[in-house]
Amino acid sequence: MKIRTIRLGMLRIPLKTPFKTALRTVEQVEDVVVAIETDDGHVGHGSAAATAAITGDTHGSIIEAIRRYIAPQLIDGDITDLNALVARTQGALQRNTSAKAAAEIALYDLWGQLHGAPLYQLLGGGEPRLSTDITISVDGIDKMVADSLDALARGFTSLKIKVGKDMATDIERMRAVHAAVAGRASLRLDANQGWNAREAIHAIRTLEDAGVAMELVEQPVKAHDIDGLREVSANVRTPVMADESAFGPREAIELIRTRAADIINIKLMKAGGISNALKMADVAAIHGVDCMMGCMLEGPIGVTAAAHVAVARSATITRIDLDGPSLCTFNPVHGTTVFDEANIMLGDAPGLGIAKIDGIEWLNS
Ligand SMILES: C[C@H](N)C(=O)N[C@H](CCC(=O)O)C(=O)O
Ligand SMILES: [Mg+2]
Repeated sequence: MKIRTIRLGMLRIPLKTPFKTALRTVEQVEDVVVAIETDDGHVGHGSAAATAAITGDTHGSIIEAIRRYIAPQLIDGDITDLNALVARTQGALQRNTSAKAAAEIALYDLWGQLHGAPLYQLLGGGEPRLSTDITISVDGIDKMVADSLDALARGFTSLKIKVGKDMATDIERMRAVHAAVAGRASLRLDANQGWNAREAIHAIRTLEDAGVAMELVEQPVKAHDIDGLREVSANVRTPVMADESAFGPREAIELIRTRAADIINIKLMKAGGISNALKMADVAAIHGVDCMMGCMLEGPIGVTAAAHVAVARSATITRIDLDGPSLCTFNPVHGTTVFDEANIMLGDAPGLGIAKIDGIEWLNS
């Protein structure tokens, strides 16, 4: 199974409601799609979200990185030697983790097709069902309460509440959501780097003292502020999870070694794809540290790949934030993966199980 052509396209999916974090507001998913075609007629699909505020990657940089640097390394490569293709992808250029992720996702899809098995089985197997939380965007307090109640009505039992805009209002946001939800869902707090360590400790302790139970607090301080993250972790009872501070295995090792975070959020777009995501989970497992499998605001292709990894490392990846498809107005990807609100079910088709994707705007090569 040799790689013959690599095509790029854009897949845009409007959201049900604007997605708002401390870092950005977005109204649609806009993924770069990569389709890797082989000499025997197989097609592997991958995708990348351009989350410039987090990874530094833009649509232009992702397209350029794949077209100019990664694709030339892969053409004529043989899928039977996945390790070599992954090494070439990772070595093609520095950083550009989203572009590398998209290419790797397509390569692993083809590898699954080569072996006639769903990817999660080739990665070690597991129960192919996951339950995801859903994001409640940072907004006015009444709107966040209404969105939380709507999420409960849709069957979600875990809410990821976005804060990090202004600490005093964030405390009120959490108090109001906690009161409205009244124990019917677990609450995860994601400040997306919006506080400093002092503010984070104050906000979290205030909420703890007020009886607002939080399953975890995600990335309270700036990505580079590892000392601040450690200070928060040491001074609150609620588990602290690193997201933007934890890109790949190197950062995961350092965060775990220095006890800067209790939990690691793994995302394919930060890690540079599946190979490093697996390493992050394995490093965490060695140290007995739990992980979340997360996603950017991205569509069903990348999220399907993340779900396969999460299933195959479910002993360590104990929390799932793969709500991208649930935030979208429709799913243009036809295949065996079912996204049904909180429930994600992987089918038994080879690779990622993608049969057809509607609405890709193919780019000229
Ligand atoms: C979509 C997912 N639930 C999420 O909240 N991811 C964010 C970053 C997403 C983005 O800005 O595209 C996170 O965990 O920080
Ligand atoms: Mg986060």
